[in-house]
Parts: sequence; C-alpha cells; structure tokens
Amino acid sequence: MTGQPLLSVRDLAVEFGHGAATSRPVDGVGFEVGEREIVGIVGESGCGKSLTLLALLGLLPAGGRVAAGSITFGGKDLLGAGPSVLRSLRGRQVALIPSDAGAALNPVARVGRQLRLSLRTHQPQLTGQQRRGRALDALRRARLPRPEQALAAYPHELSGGMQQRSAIALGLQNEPRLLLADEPTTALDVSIQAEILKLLVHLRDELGSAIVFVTHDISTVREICDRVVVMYAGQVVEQGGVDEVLTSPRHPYTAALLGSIPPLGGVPPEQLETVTGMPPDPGAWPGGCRFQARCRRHLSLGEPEECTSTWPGSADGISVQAACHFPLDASSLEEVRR
Ligand SMILES: Nc1ncnc2c1ncn2[C@@H]1O[C@H](COP(=O)(O)OP(=O)(O)OP(=O)(O)O)[C@@H](O)[C@H]1O
Repeated sequence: MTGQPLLSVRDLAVEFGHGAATSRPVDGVGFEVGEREIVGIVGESGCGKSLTLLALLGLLPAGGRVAAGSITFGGKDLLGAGPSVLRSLRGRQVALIPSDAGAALNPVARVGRQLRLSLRTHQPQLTGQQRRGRALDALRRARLPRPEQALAAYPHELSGGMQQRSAIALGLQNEPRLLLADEPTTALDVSIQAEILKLLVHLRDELGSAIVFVTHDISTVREICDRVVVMYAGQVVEQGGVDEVLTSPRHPYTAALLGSIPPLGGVPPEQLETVTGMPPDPGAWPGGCRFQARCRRHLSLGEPEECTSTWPGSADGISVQAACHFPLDASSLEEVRR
C-alpha cells in the first residue's frame, strides 16, 4: 500500500459480559486498507470477522463494546466520533453489504422507495426526480436485468440473487469510499456467487471504492482480493498480498485453510484436508499461540515451549505479517502439507 491508508484498525478488542463472565471475541486486531483496495478477512466460523466489521460501523450487537484499540477512517477517529458523525458516515462514506439481503431489505417497502429514502437521508439536496434517476442508475450498476421493474417490486417478488443485487445497489448508490461486505454470497447459488464477486470487482474499478470482504472461504479471496487478513480465535495470524500469502503461507493455520481447497491450476489431491479439531472458546482463550493445539508444525517441532507461553503478536498495534514463532518456509510448508 502506498500513501496514507483509507482505514486503519489498531489493536481492536471487542468484549461482551462483565467480571469473570467477560469474553473477548476480537482481541488485538490490526490491519490497514488502502484507497481502492479489496481486502479479504478470512477465517473459520466464530473467529471474530463479523464483529470486527460491525465495530468499524459502531454497530456491535447489544452487550458488545469496543474495549481497546483505535479505528481511523480518512484521517478521522471513528471510536471517538459521536453517534451523529457515525450516522452521517454510515451509508454515505462507508456502506455495509450484508450476507442476507432478504433480512437487510425492508419487506414491506418497494425496492425503489428504499433506495430513494436512503438517498434522501444522505443527499437531501437531490430533487425527487434526481433521486429516482440515481436509484435506477444504482440498480443498473448492480446489474439488475430489468431495473425499472425492480424499482417497483417488493423484495419478496425478487429472487435471492436479485435481492442481493438490490442490497448492493443500496450500498453503492451514495458512492461510498469504503464498502464492507459480510459474506455477501453465502445465501446464493454457486453460479450467482461468481457473478456477485465479479460485480464487486467491477464496482471497485468503476466507483473507486475500497472493499473489505469477509468470508470463511479462502478460495473467494483468491478470486477478488488484493490483500488478505487471516483471523483465528479473535486475532490476526497472517496478513499480506494475496499472491504471496496464498502461494507461500507462513502461518500454519493459513496453510491448513489452504489445504482444504483445491490448488489453483494444479491437480487436486485425492482428498482435501479440513482443519482438524475445534477453535478455542472466546471466554477461555489459551495462553501463547491459540492455534497451537491444532498445529501440525508445533507437533512436528516437538511441541516447543514458546508456542504455549507467548503470543508472537502485533507491532505498533498492527498485527504482524505472520504471528508464528516458527513461520513456514518452502520446505516446512511441504512438511505440514504431507
Ligand atoms: N451478541 C453476542 N454476544 C456474545 N458473544 C457474541 C455475540 N456475537 C458474537 N459473539 C461471540 O463472538 C464470536 C465471533 O463472532 P463473529 O460473528 O464475529 O464470528 P465470525 O468469524 O464472523 O463467524 P461466522 O463466519 O460464523 O459469521 C462468536 O463465536 C461468539 O462467541
């Protein structure tokens, strides 16, 4: 990344509960997003990806709080910003594309009305006719086949793919600088998933928006992202350029995730591996490296003491490139893959 990042997240921690019942599902997360970059956040279910995204928008679920860290967007401190500043940023400069468009769209309002209402909130200077024109443009940009009909439709009258495109239109119509997409394709058929991914890349190219893309599927990261942030048990365990991280992962967890998808352009192995075992619970993080109990490298090195005693964490609030005491190189990567 060159120049000032658009978004900088440092040492972010999210907590629930109090006293002995406190849990910290996001624990010291740090990464940056440059203008026009597509950054993928990837990891197994429950590792804290969605909470990280929601914390950026000040939209944590009830009972959740940011317990530490800083979030800077376009040079502005988001955590110190009051609710009115956050409200004006949300939707206008930062927009969220949810995983379940059906739930995100209002079921009792026509799509066109929802688009126009959001435009009225964020761009009150527009006339009614301009709002209608913008709404139609947004649906065209989101590649809805019959945008005029979609404007007049209720969400339930549209297919899942069309609903998701409408939700994307809602997110992009104010031309935000940053789009946050939380598993935007999980509810869709495989062929439609690929189209939506292509659409996101196209929107980045056309509107110049940066995108943070959350997924549990590392193969989609390979398709659309410039950089990747790999999360495990509330922390970032590896981050860097997609080509580098996905061809030469340095953290054993990234290598394990990659072992569960077919290799790019290569012959798929007879059996794809899954990461064996379960991640630890956010209310009881183990000391040292949290992946250690499932780590083949730790086992093959004779269970070194460092792995259980210290976390090779973050530098200056930004998580390190590979948070491992014994990062993989070409030969040890082969070893953990065998
Ligand atoms: N409202 C809540 N109250 C208490 N704990 C919560 C709450 N929401 C999430 N958590 C905890 O935070 C963990 C991380 O949640 P998060 O939704 O960020 O995971 P994720 O990586 O996005 O998973 P998924 O891919 O399944 O969406 C959960 O496993 C849960 O333990």
